Amino acid sequence: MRLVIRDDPVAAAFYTANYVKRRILEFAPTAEKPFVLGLPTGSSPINIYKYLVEFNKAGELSFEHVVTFNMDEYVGIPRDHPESYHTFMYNHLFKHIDIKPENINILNGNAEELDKECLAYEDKIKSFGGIEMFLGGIGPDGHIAFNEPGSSMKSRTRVKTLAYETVLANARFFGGDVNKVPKLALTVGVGTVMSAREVVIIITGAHKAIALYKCIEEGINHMWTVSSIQMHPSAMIVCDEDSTLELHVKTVRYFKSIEQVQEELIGRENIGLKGSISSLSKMNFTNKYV
Ligand SMILES: N[C@@H]1[C@@H](O)[C@H](O)[C@@H](COP(=O)(O)O)O[C@@H]1O
Repeated sequence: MRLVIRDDPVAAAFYTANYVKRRILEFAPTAEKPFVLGLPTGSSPINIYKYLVEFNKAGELSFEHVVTFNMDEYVGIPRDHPESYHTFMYNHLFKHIDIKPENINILNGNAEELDKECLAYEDKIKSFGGIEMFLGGIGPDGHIAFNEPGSSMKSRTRVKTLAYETVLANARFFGGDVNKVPKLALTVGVGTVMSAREVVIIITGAHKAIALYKCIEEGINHMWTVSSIQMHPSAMIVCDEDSTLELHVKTVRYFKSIEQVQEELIGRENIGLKGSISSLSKMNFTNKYV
C-alpha cells in the first residue's frame, strides 16, 4: 500500500485527480474496453471532481469510454432530492463532463425490491469484468461507502442501517435535523470495493486522524472497515498533513521517503506529481505542488 501525503486537502485532491487522469489515459479505453471507475460522494471528493471537470473541459481527459459505479445511495428519498447521491453526482461531476448517461450507474434507493436492486448491481459490475479503480473516501469512524463499523470485510452490495454517528455527521446536509436524515442506505460492500483491481482512498482533516491511524498502523479490523485495504494488492491512500496527526513520526517519514526514492528513480511526471499548469493557474495555486 502507498501513502501519499500532501500539505492540505486541495493538494491531496489535485494529486488524486491527476492520478485518476493518468490511469485512464494509460488504459486507453474504447467502447469495447471501457475504463470502469468506482466513485464516492461526500465532501472529500468534491475538489477531485472539480479537477476532473477541468481536465475534461481542457480536452485533456475524456469520459466517453468510462463506465462509473457509485458507492452508495440513501433509501427512500426522491432521486432529485437535493441531498440524494444522484443529485450530488450530477451537480459535481456528470453534468459537466462528456460521460454517456447510459454509462452511469447509481443504486436506486427507491427500488421496489431493495435486495434485488443490490444483487443486480453486483451482476452489472461483473458484466463489465469488474471495477478497474475504486475511488473512495471514509467517515471519521473509518467506514468506507456505508460499511459501518462491524460490517463484514467480505460484504457485497446490500441494504445497511446507518450508524448513529453517520446520521449525526450527515445531519449538516439536512438542515441540521437528524430526523430528516435517512436511516437506511444501499451500499457496495467492503468486498465489492476490495475486489476492484485498484483502490484509491482520500482521507483529509484532523477529524479523520484516528481513522487513518487505525487503518494503517493497527491490524485489519471490521470496526474500521477501511483497514481492509491492507490486504489489497494495489492500493493507495492520499491524505493531507492534518489527517496524519495520530500517526507515528516514523510512519510519516517512511512513506514520504518512499515517494522521494520513487521520484528519483522514475521522475515526477511518472508518479503523478506533475499536473496541468492550466489547472494550477486557474485554481490559483503556487507551483509548489507541481
Ligand atoms: N457514504 C458516504 C461515504 O462514502 C463518505 O466517504 C463519507 C465521508 O464523507 P466526507 O468526505 O464528507 O467526510 O460520507 C458518507 O458516509
